[in-house]
Amino acid sequence: MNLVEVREGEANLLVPDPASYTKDGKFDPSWAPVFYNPRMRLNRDLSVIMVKLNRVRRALDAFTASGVRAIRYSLEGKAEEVNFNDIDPIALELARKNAELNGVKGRFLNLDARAAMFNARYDWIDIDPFGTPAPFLLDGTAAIIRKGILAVTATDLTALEGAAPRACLRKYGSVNDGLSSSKEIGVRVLLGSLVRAAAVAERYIEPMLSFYADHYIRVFVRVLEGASKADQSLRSMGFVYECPNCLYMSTSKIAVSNCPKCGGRTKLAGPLWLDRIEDQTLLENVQQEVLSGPEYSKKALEIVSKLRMEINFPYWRLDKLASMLKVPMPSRTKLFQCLREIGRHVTETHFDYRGFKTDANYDEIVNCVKVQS
Ligand SMILES: C[S@@+](CC[C@H](N)C(=O)[O-])C[C@H]1O[C@@H](n2cnc3c(N)ncnc32)[C@H](O)[C@@H]1O
Repeated sequence: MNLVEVREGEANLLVPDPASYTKDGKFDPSWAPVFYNPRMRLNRDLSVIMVKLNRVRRALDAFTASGVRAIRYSLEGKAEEVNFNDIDPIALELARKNAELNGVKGRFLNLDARAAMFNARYDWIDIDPFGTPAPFLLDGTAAIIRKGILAVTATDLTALEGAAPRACLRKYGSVNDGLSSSKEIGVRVLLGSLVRAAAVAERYIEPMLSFYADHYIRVFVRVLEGASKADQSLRSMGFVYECPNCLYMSTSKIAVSNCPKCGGRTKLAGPLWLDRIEDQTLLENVQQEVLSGPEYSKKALEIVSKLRMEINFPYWRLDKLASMLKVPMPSRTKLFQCLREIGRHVTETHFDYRGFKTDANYDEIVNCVKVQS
């Protein structure tokens, strides 16, 4: 394997040389013998911060590839013990080499992630596979110790956002007709799937930090025990529905198939998680950490700052509302001013630059879009 040295955070890493695995002038990290994608740095930066803030004792990097996460969890996150696992022995060999290069000691496992999860009692399990994490959620929620943290990446956005509704139903057990707020729906479908996976083992989850970036979703959840709390968490599941004619959108406990505004047939997504997707107190600490860290990615600060403002409701799409009303799209500033003048709370959302979140009702939103256009 042709390797080059790169630096990420405090880690020096040997990774496949992109120049050697380029096809027709293009490079995709999955074409190299071992996967390393520098664009996932933001994901890793926020994960390192979570490890540090939550004083992780025994971490499992269940899909380690180059070993970058476990190494950073040890060096920067100060995890007491790190475990590297990959089903591919070539990847594991490189992870071992990288750990040595950085003076990081750990255990090296060459197992299917599901077996690795039950191999010891971990308080942090990182699930960062190619594509969907769905096959690993049942074991992840069952294997982790009480109050442990599961960190899950999903890149199968066509399923989670509803562009591939059959895959969404198959993998996550949710119908998903592809709503305007599809990116947040994706996060809520994934969290909903974790809620149900945990409930099987009489466990429940508390979402800590959830975000959408580039081409993936990342969620961090604490897993706790208790059958009645698991039942209670299932009561936070429900649906989001949206009318394709008038764009009326709301949440409900049961599937609503006719629009309460215009009677049109709705688009649906659910069952999914309707409750909060962030822990605001934790977010404040994450923001402090991003600000104090010498070289965390700029995007991390941007996302965390937006998350701190966002309220708990799927976002509206300004461009779609203007096009449905057949009016020019008003500036965001004017729209926000209009909603604030009537006493409503309104914020940007990290999910989509065309989106906004508000506690205003549909009529108030439509009126402000019309008046300000
Ligand atoms: C997306 S890469 C992981 C990237 C890495 N976490 C990072 O941040 O750079 C997925 C890795 O999972 C490994 N893998 C795939 N299926 C697996 C399984 N069932 N159990 C364990 N490892 C698996 C692959 O060999 C690959 O190295």
